[in-house]
Amino acid sequence: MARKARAPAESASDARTSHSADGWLVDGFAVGDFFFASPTLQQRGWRAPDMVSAYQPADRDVVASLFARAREHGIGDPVMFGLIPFDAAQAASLAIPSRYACAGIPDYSKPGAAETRGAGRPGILSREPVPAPEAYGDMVRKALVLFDRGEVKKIVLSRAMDVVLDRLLDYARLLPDLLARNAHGYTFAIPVWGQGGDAAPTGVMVGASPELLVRREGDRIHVNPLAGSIGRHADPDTDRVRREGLARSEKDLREHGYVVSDIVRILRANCDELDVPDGPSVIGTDTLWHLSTYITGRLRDPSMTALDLSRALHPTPAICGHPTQLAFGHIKDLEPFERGYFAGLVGWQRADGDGEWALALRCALHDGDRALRLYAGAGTVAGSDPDSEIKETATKMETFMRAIS
Ligand SMILES: C=C(O[C@@H]1C=C(C(=O)O)C=C[C@H]1O)C(=O)O
Repeated sequence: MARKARAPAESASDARTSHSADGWLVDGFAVGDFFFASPTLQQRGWRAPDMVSAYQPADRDVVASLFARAREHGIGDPVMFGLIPFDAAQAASLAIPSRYACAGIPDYSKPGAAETRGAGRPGILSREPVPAPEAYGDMVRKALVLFDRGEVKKIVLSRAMDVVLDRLLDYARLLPDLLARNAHGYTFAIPVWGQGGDAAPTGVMVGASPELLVRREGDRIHVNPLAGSIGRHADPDTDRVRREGLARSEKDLREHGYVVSDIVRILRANCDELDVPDGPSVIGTDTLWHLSTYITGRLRDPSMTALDLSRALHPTPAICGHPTQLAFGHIKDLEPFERGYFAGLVGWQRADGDGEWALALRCALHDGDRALRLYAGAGTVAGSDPDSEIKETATKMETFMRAIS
């Protein structure tokens, strides 16, 4: 759907350099800058010496002290951008940039408009799956044995792909491209900090997630879990058959049900006026169909921020499993790498607690140079087929793969 850009608003004086002629807030985007776009709003922050950042678990007092430091630095109307790891006990990467701009989403309805921005696409020098697809299939088989024992019902298992490019990533081209492919999603590039707080970033989490964990607007909240997926097909008839098959699939509806019932249980403890649809609908990304449930409600405690509620929900069975703690332990045992910020939270928040936190999916960790680690996971339950899960995770990496090369 075509959208018209609103006039960009900026909190620092030099508005001329903030957006390009075609309305994207990405010109000159460098490693350490911030970008987050939802379906209607793009936001950009610039790395500058007077920004404030934190590399700690994202507890309430850490967030409060970050906003306090932003005020001391004279940052007006501060907006915090951040990454919360899959394992929320590990350090989050949080920052409030001193220079910030936001604008509507430019009109990218012309076919290929976003793809033609900037210089040529990088070539891929090497790609190395971690682990090999057959080993990932073995992980799924081990999960199936656990389901047979009956203690755990769902485990989300992921794999990675290490990619080396022949040139630097051009974010000014990549970000509009990712967004054009995922117009209903959340496109992001957020720096990863390391020990030492305000030091240089050690990398960037970049991607286009389809999944909103929490949006807070005053006391209204929106939560949109996805679970249960099938790859799309170029032939419209086959594509429709796949979509209809997903909507009826007992395995996928069961997989989705674990997610919604867990989320609703936690939302009931925190919200009134919950509106939960009777059953899931199907939404499409550029590469997949997903079962989706769009939930709204009203916060009982209006001082609960978007991140507070997100942290109460995280990790949902969409990216962990059911029951949560058992699945979490099995993921640590079965996956041969640390997820880090993959399948964690990515988003932004204002001092009043309004904000959006999406799940960090369909994304990569960029080392700031030519190396990327792409990630993808899939929910496994009794009845899952290892080969289908290998295919599903490969398809999930396609969103990012298509945008880089
Ligand atoms: C784990 C991922 O996606 C999650 C798993 C899904 C599934 O198993 O069907 C669907 C959407 C996401 O909640 C991913 O994209 O890597």
